[in-house]
Amino acid sequence: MEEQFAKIIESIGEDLNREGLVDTPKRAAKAFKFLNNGYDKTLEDVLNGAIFSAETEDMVIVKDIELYSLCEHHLLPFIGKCHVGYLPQGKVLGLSKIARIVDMYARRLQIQEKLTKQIADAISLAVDAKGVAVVIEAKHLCMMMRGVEKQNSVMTTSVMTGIFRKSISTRSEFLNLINR
Ligand SMILES: Nc1nc2c(ncn2[C@@H]2O[C@H](COP(=O)(O)OP(=O)(O)OP(=O)(O)O)[C@@H](O)[C@H]2O)c(=O)[nH]1
Ligand SMILES: [Zn+2]
Repeated sequence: MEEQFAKIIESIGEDLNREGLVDTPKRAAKAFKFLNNGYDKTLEDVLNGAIFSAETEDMVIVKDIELYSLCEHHLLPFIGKCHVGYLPQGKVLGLSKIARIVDMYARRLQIQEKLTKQIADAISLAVDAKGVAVVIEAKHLCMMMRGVEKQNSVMTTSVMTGIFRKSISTRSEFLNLINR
Protein backbone atom coordinates (compact mmCIF):
# COMPACT_ATOMS: atom_id res chain seq x y z
CA MET A 1 0.00 0.00 0.00
CA GLU A 2 2.92 2.32 0.69
CA GLU A 3 4.10 1.97 -2.91
CA GLN A 4 0.63 2.75 -4.18
CA PHE A 5 0.42 5.90 -2.05
CA ALA A 6 3.86 6.95 -3.33
CA LYS A 7 2.55 6.64 -6.90
CA ILE A 8 -0.59 8.64 -6.08
CA ILE A 9 1.46 11.44 -4.51
CA GLU A 10 3.82 11.55 -7.50
CA SER A 11 0.88 11.54 -9.88
CA ILE A 12 -0.38 14.86 -8.52
CA GLY A 13 3.01 16.38 -9.34
CA GLU A 14 4.53 16.28 -5.86
CA ASP A 15 8.16 15.62 -4.99
CA LEU A 16 8.33 12.54 -2.79
CA ASN A 17 11.82 13.47 -1.64
CA ARG A 18 10.89 16.70 0.03
CA GLU A 19 11.16 16.58 3.80
CA GLY A 20 7.49 16.60 4.71
CA LEU A 21 6.62 13.86 2.23
CA VAL A 22 9.43 11.35 2.77
CA ASP A 23 7.45 9.29 5.28
CA THR A 24 4.00 10.17 3.97
CA PRO A 25 3.35 6.98 1.95
CA LYS A 26 4.07 4.97 5.10
CA ARG A 27 1.89 7.20 7.29
CA ALA A 28 -0.92 7.28 4.77
CA ALA A 29 -0.91 3.49 4.45
CA LYS A 30 -1.03 3.12 8.22
CA ALA A 31 -3.89 5.62 8.47
CA PHE A 32 -5.84 4.03 5.61
CA LYS A 33 -5.42 0.60 7.17
CA PHE A 34 -6.76 1.96 10.46
CA LEU A 35 -9.72 3.66 8.80
CA ASN A 36 -10.66 0.34 7.21
CA ASN A 37 -9.89 -1.98 10.09
CA GLY A 38 -13.49 -3.20 10.16
CA TYR A 39 -12.53 -5.78 7.54
CA ASP A 40 -10.29 -7.52 10.08
CA LYS A 41 -13.18 -8.11 12.51
CA THR A 42 -16.19 -10.38 12.69
CA LEU A 43 -19.37 -9.94 14.69
CA GLU A 44 -18.27 -12.77 16.96
CA ASP A 45 -14.92 -11.05 17.71
CA VAL A 46 -16.63 -7.79 18.46
CA LEU A 47 -19.28 -9.26 20.77
CA ASN A 48 -16.71 -11.31 22.69
CA GLY A 49 -19.54 -13.26 24.32
CA ALA A 50 -21.00 -10.20 26.07
CA ILE A 51 -24.63 -11.23 25.73
CA PHE A 52 -26.46 -11.43 29.05
CA SER A 53 -29.76 -12.93 30.17
CA ALA A 54 -32.20 -10.31 31.42
CA GLU A 55 -35.91 -10.36 32.17
CA THR A 56 -36.39 -6.84 30.86
CA GLU A 57 -38.62 -6.35 27.87
CA ASP A 58 -38.26 -2.57 27.85
CA MET A 59 -36.56 -0.53 25.23
CA VAL A 60 -32.79 -0.09 25.30
CA ILE A 61 -31.39 2.96 23.52
CA VAL A 62 -27.85 4.16 22.92
CA LYS A 63 -27.81 7.49 21.18
CA ASP A 64 -25.23 9.90 19.77
CA ILE A 65 -22.63 7.22 18.98
CA GLU A 66 -20.11 9.13 16.90
CA LEU A 67 -19.40 7.65 13.54
CA TYR A 68 -16.57 8.06 11.04
CA SER A 69 -16.70 6.19 7.78
CA LEU A 70 -15.41 6.45 4.21
CA CYS A 71 -17.79 6.61 1.27
CA GLU A 72 -17.14 3.85 -1.21
CA HIS A 73 -17.50 6.19 -4.19
CA HIS A 74 -14.84 8.80 -3.40
CA LEU A 75 -12.97 7.37 -0.40
CA LEU A 76 -13.83 10.59 1.45
CA PRO A 77 -15.13 10.66 5.01
CA PHE A 78 -18.69 10.85 6.12
CA ILE A 79 -19.08 11.83 9.73
CA GLY A 80 -22.05 11.82 12.03
CA LYS A 81 -24.01 10.17 14.77
CA CYS A 82 -25.73 6.84 15.10
CA HIS A 83 -28.70 6.14 17.38
CA VAL A 84 -29.59 2.56 18.19
CA GLY A 85 -32.57 1.06 19.98
CA TYR A 86 -33.81 -2.46 20.49
CA LEU A 87 -36.53 -4.31 22.35
CA PRO A 88 -35.00 -7.35 24.02
CA GLN A 89 -36.70 -10.64 24.69
CA GLY A 90 -34.57 -12.36 27.32
CA LYS A 91 -31.12 -11.27 26.15
CA VAL A 92 -29.26 -7.97 26.24
CA LEU A 93 -25.98 -6.83 24.71
CA GLY A 94 -22.99 -5.49 26.62
CA LEU A 95 -23.39 -1.71 26.30
CA SER A 96 -20.04 -0.99 24.65
CA LYS A 97 -20.68 -3.70 22.08
CA ILE A 98 -23.32 -1.58 20.35
CA ALA A 99 -20.71 1.10 19.66
CA ARG A 100 -18.21 -1.58 18.65
CA ILE A 101 -20.69 -2.98 16.11
CA VAL A 102 -21.17 0.54 14.71
CA ASP A 103 -17.39 0.94 14.39
CA MET A 104 -16.82 -2.45 12.79
CA TYR A 105 -19.15 -1.62 9.89
CA ALA A 106 -18.23 2.08 9.73
CA ARG A 107 -14.56 1.18 9.32
CA ARG A 108 -15.21 -0.33 5.90
CA LEU A 109 -15.91 1.39 2.57
CA GLN A 110 -19.59 2.23 2.81
CA ILE A 111 -22.71 3.93 1.71
CA GLN A 112 -24.80 5.20 4.59
CA GLU A 113 -27.89 3.15 3.73
CA LYS A 114 -25.98 -0.14 3.78
CA LEU A 115 -24.15 0.78 6.98
CA THR A 116 -27.48 1.48 8.71
CA LYS A 117 -28.89 -1.88 7.69
CA GLN A 118 -25.75 -3.83 8.62
CA ILE A 119 -25.84 -2.39 12.15
CA ALA A 120 -29.53 -3.23 12.56
CA ASP A 121 -29.07 -6.77 11.22
CA ALA A 122 -26.08 -7.44 13.48
CA ILE A 123 -27.92 -6.36 16.64
CA SER A 124 -30.98 -8.31 15.64
CA LEU A 125 -28.88 -11.43 15.13
CA ALA A 126 -26.85 -10.98 18.31
CA VAL A 127 -29.75 -10.77 20.78
CA ASP A 128 -32.71 -12.06 18.79
CA ALA A 129 -34.50 -8.79 19.61
CA LYS A 130 -38.23 -8.17 19.13
CA GLY A 131 -37.14 -5.29 16.96
CA VAL A 132 -34.23 -2.99 16.22
CA ALA A 133 -34.14 0.68 15.24
CA VAL A 134 -31.08 2.41 13.83
CA VAL A 135 -30.89 6.06 12.72
CA ILE A 136 -27.76 7.62 11.25
CA GLU A 137 -27.33 11.34 10.61
CA ALA A 138 -24.17 12.21 8.72
CA LYS A 139 -22.40 14.81 6.63
CA HIS A 140 -20.55 13.61 3.56
CA LEU A 141 -17.29 15.35 2.73
CA CYS A 142 -17.64 14.29 -0.91
CA MET A 143 -20.66 16.62 -1.03
CA MET A 144 -18.94 19.37 0.95
CA MET A 145 -15.34 19.81 -0.14
CA ARG A 146 -15.87 18.77 -3.77
CA GLY A 147 -18.68 17.92 -6.21
CA VAL A 148 -21.88 19.78 -5.44
CA GLU A 149 -20.19 21.64 -2.52
CA LYS A 150 -23.15 21.85 -0.13
CA GLN A 151 -21.96 22.53 3.41
CA ASN A 152 -25.12 22.09 5.44
CA SER A 153 -26.97 19.10 4.11
CA VAL A 154 -27.27 16.15 6.46
CA MET A 155 -28.24 12.69 5.28
CA THR A 156 -30.57 10.78 7.61
CA THR A 157 -31.12 7.06 7.14
CA SER A 158 -33.16 4.75 9.28
CA VAL A 159 -33.83 1.06 9.49
CA MET A 160 -36.67 -0.24 11.66
CA THR A 161 -37.22 -3.94 12.07
CA GLY A 162 -39.81 -6.11 13.86
CA ILE A 163 -41.94 -4.24 16.38
CA PHE A 164 -40.38 -0.86 15.45
CA ARG A 165 -41.72 -1.34 11.94
CA LYS A 166 -45.14 -2.70 12.97
CA SER A 167 -45.99 -0.45 15.92
CA ILE A 168 -46.25 3.31 15.46
CA SER A 169 -46.18 3.85 19.25
CA THR A 170 -42.92 1.86 19.68
CA ARG A 171 -41.33 3.76 16.82
CA SER A 172 -42.55 7.09 18.26
CA GLU A 173 -41.17 6.23 21.70
CA PHE A 174 -37.76 5.57 20.14
CA LEU A 175 -37.82 8.73 18.04
CA ASN A 176 -38.89 10.81 21.06
CA LEU A 177 -36.13 9.38 23.22
CA ILE A 178 -33.50 10.21 20.62
CA ASN A 179 -35.08 13.69 20.40
CA ARG A 180 -36.26 13.52 16.83
N1 LIG B 1 -27.00 6.99 -1.56
C1 LIG B 1 -25.76 7.37 -1.21
N2 LIG B 1 -25.02 8.05 -2.07
C2 LIG B 1 -23.79 8.42 -1.67
C3 LIG B 1 -23.25 8.14 -0.42
N3 LIG B 1 -22.01 8.67 -0.34
C4 LIG B 1 -21.80 9.27 -1.53
N4 LIG B 1 -22.86 9.13 -2.36
C5 LIG B 1 -23.15 9.60 -3.72
O1 LIG B 1 -22.64 8.73 -4.71
C6 LIG B 1 -22.83 9.40 -5.94
C7 LIG B 1 -21.78 9.01 -6.97
O2 LIG B 1 -22.17 9.65 -8.16
P1 LIG B 1 -21.30 9.73 -9.50
O3 LIG B 1 -22.04 10.60 -10.48
O4 LIG B 1 -20.94 8.34 -9.91
O5 LIG B 1 -19.96 10.41 -9.01
P2 LIG B 1 -19.50 11.94 -9.10
O6 LIG B 1 -19.37 12.35 -10.54
O7 LIG B 1 -18.27 12.08 -8.27
O8 LIG B 1 -20.75 12.67 -8.45
P3 LIG B 1 -20.86 14.06 -7.69
O9 LIG B 1 -20.63 13.78 -6.24
O10 LIG B 1 -22.29 14.50 -7.96
O11 LIG B 1 -19.84 15.00 -8.25
C8 LIG B 1 -22.90 10.87 -5.61
O12 LIG B 1 -24.21 11.32 -5.85
C9 LIG B 1 -22.58 10.91 -4.10
O13 LIG B 1 -23.23 12.00 -3.45
C10 LIG B 1 -24.07 7.40 0.47
O14 LIG B 1 -23.71 7.06 1.60
N5 LIG B 1 -25.31 7.02 0.03
ZN1 LIG C 1 -18.72 10.04 -1.79
